[in-house]
Amino acid sequence: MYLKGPSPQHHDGSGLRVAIVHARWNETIIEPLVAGAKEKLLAAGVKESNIVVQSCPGSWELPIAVQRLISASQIQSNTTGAPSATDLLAASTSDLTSLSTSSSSGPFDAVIAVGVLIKGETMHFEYIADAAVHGLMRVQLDTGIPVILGILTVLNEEQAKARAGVDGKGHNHGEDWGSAAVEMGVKRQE
Ligand SMILES: O=Nc1c(NC[C@H](O)[C@H](O)[C@H](O)CO)[nH]c(=O)[nH]c1=O
Repeated sequence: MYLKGPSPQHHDGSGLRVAIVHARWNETIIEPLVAGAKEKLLAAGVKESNIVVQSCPGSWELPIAVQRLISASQIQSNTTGAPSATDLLAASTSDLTSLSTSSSSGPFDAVIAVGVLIKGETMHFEYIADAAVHGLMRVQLDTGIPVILGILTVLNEEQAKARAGVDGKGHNHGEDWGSAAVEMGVKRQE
């Protein structure tokens, strides 16, 4: 039996469209987390063109960035090649450099929200963590689109590195989030 992480399941992600929305605080940790999630999406058969990555300033902005992306993606667009309505709207909430223009468009089957909150000297950490987590839960229940919780809430940089698999230590939790997105995306289509 498995301790901690979910027992693995195999799901075919070839028909899925998935977004990864990441905060830009603590990017040395964010980067491997996003890479780990994307790696698992691709390994499950999700097409590169069906993976949209965008960013927002911090974890506090994740709920609104995810909600706006989901809303925009539900506006069907037939554009191919050029940025879809989803991408153009998303660009207004993120820097263009982080935008990957997917050739496909249409609703997302799952969204992974990635952020790294590291406890500082004040209560700021607690308030952001609480608001972001509850906000993301509300977005997924309001929209019916699975939002995978990819926010690390850690007490120090060492804990963050261990959960991003940095320096060859620990396990990259981004991989678990990618697998969860595939499973929940497939189940959403059933
Ligand atoms: O404070 N620390 C952090 C943080 N603060 C910024 C906040 O999310 C928001 O972007 C600003 O308050 C502006 O609204 N955002 C993080 O993702 N991780 C942190 O560790």
